[in-house]
Amino acid sequence: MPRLAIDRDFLREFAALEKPVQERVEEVFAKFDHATHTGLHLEKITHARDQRFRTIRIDRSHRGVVLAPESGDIYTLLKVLPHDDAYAWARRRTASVNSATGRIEIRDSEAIDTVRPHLERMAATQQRAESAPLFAGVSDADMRRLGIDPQTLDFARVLTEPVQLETAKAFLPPTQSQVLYGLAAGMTPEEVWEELGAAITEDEFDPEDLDAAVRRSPDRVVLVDGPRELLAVFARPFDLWRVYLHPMQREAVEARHSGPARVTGGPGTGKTVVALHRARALAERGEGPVLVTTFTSTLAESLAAGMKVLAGTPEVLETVAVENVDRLAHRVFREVHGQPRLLKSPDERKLWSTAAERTGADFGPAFLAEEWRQVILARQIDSADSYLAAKRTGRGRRLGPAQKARVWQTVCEFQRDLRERGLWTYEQVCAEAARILAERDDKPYRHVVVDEAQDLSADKWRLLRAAVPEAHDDIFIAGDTHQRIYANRVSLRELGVNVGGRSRRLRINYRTTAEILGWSLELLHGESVDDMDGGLETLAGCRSEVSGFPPQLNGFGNRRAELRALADTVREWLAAEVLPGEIGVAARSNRLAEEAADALVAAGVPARMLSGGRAEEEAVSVGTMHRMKGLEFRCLAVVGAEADQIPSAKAVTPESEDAVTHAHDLQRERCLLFVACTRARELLNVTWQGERSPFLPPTG
Ligand SMILES: Nc1ncnc2c1ncn2[C@@H]1O[C@H](COP(=O)(O)OP(=O)(O)OP(=O)(O)O)[C@@H](O)[C@H]1O
Repeated sequence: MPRLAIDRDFLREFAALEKPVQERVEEVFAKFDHATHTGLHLEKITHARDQRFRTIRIDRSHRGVVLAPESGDIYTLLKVLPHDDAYAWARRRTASVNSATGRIEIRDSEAIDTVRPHLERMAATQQRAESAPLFAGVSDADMRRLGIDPQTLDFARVLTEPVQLETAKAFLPPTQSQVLYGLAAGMTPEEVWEELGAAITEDEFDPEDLDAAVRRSPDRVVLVDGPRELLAVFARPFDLWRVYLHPMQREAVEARHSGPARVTGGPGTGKTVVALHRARALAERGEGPVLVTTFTSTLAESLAAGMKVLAGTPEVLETVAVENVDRLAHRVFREVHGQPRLLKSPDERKLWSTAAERTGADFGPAFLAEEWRQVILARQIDSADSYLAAKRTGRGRRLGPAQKARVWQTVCEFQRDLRERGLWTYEQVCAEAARILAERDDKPYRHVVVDEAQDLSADKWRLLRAAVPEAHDDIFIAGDTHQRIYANRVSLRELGVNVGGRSRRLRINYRTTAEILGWSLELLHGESVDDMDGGLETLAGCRSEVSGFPPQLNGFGNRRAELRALADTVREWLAAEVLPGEIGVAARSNRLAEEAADALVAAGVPARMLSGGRAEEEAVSVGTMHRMKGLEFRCLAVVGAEADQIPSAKAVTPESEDAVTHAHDLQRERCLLFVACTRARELLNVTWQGERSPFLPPTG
């Protein structure tokens, strides 16, 4: 029985086809299985470089290009183009099997052969000027081991500059092009091999067997099982993440682990995508309910929307619950104690101040609140003695025994005040919920999948730990500590979440352009960031293979001028047919975000605050940098990137008070800017009034 496979690149182009052509494509290929049986006409192409390419009639003016194997029964739809273009496209190309991965590759052989002599001449001239070939340091044997075949090798040998590789990406076989990229970016052959790792199979494969190669290529080709699945794929042609996963991503999705596991990686590397696929895969195993959770409610909503798109069957959707950790905590708490009365932030400051007055403690409310959260609650300290003995890792200001005793007294006063008034903080609700679940033998979930894990506090981890039994594949974590934007630093191991040896790092950014990513990475240059597991995290090798425009940086004399320019920029984007919902505006403070939203509305641009609920298609989303976490926009403007907003003085402990916390706070502010800037997919615009933030790299 013939089967149809759809090439990833085609799906992206499908979205751009005119509606009637799209409909014809659906009709033609919906009949594909029985039509091929009864002689669906696949026409051979004269003068083709590769005889395995065929065309198929779509309508009077369009033809589809299909790769038809000599043996086997999988037909891969590669292109739909106007008649002559379809033939021209197919004649130039060849299909092959990558010798390292066994996966299918398509290349524009004619372009490679045409361009190569030009580059060769250029290289000869440059060699006279004594500049080395780009891959002078990589042996032929290493190239071959990495799957570079003779045609690509000949081509690579005449390259002298990385930019030539950029141009060649359009015609080289994609995996080989990625390998060359990695090598040109300074990765060693071993590092590139490691990156290919997940794609390398132990099996012997036949370089002529395209059918098997297609089956081995889930990152590039999706096999559809009939008209229903075909229509489902065509219905969401932009959501490539639903059907094609990078081998590293797929490995993370499918792996079986004896305990907790995690996936890390820089911004936009598909951690959320992996988390969602993983949740589906776990649900399909049928071992019990799956909880997908994260820090903010905004992100939980976007995860829920993603899950709906991905789920496939109602059973999966029913098995997977999506809610942010605070909501889970409140739900569990409510079931036992009813609705908690929550302490509001301004009241908390007052309570700390009065408690400190009563005990004569010479500490500010901010310090006391942090000491309570980061040390006492985080370590579940419940007596003066254990507080005296406790390590205060991450808290810079040293406290002598007398000072500690005073802090402890103040904390007891504060907690008594809370009890007397029947008030709870979020942390206490969470801790109580964790206690309730820890005592239950019947856990509400079998698996928990956590996204944006870097920001969860110790009490939230305890709650999640208590929500699932300790078993294989109990907890799956996705996160990037370079994107930590709250003060929670935890050691997973100490919290009973041991991921030792079960961690994978993703490196390819699918969201943003190389220009925006490269510039954003500079924001964190030289920062050393922990990995929540006793080591250091790295963003080495994080890269994007899409190029575009560099970020635009502009300073203004005052806010009015800056916001006027913002409105102009957003209008330009809209005029270029970017939809309002594809545009984001980020600011450090809520106040500035509101000002920006007002300025846009006043200029006739539909805009709404992200804090007001879910993003909408017909309005530009404006929000604080904190709200931007986990989201993405085609075009993003960061406003107020000036010295007195970023870092925000309010969020940074004075160095004189506590040097370590000061350094942590500064790093968090940097990370916040990094998170905001890496939300941009195509265009990033950063503006400020007066003096620019010291964190901004020099050029745009
Ligand atoms: N295999 C893939 N194919 C196509 N697109 C992908 C793939 N994986 C991820 N993407 C796309 O890349 C973008 C970033 O993915 P995702 O949000 O999962 O990354 P992330 O690592 O969680 O990002 P961040 O940490 O910055 O929030 C999304 O638009 C997603 O659809």
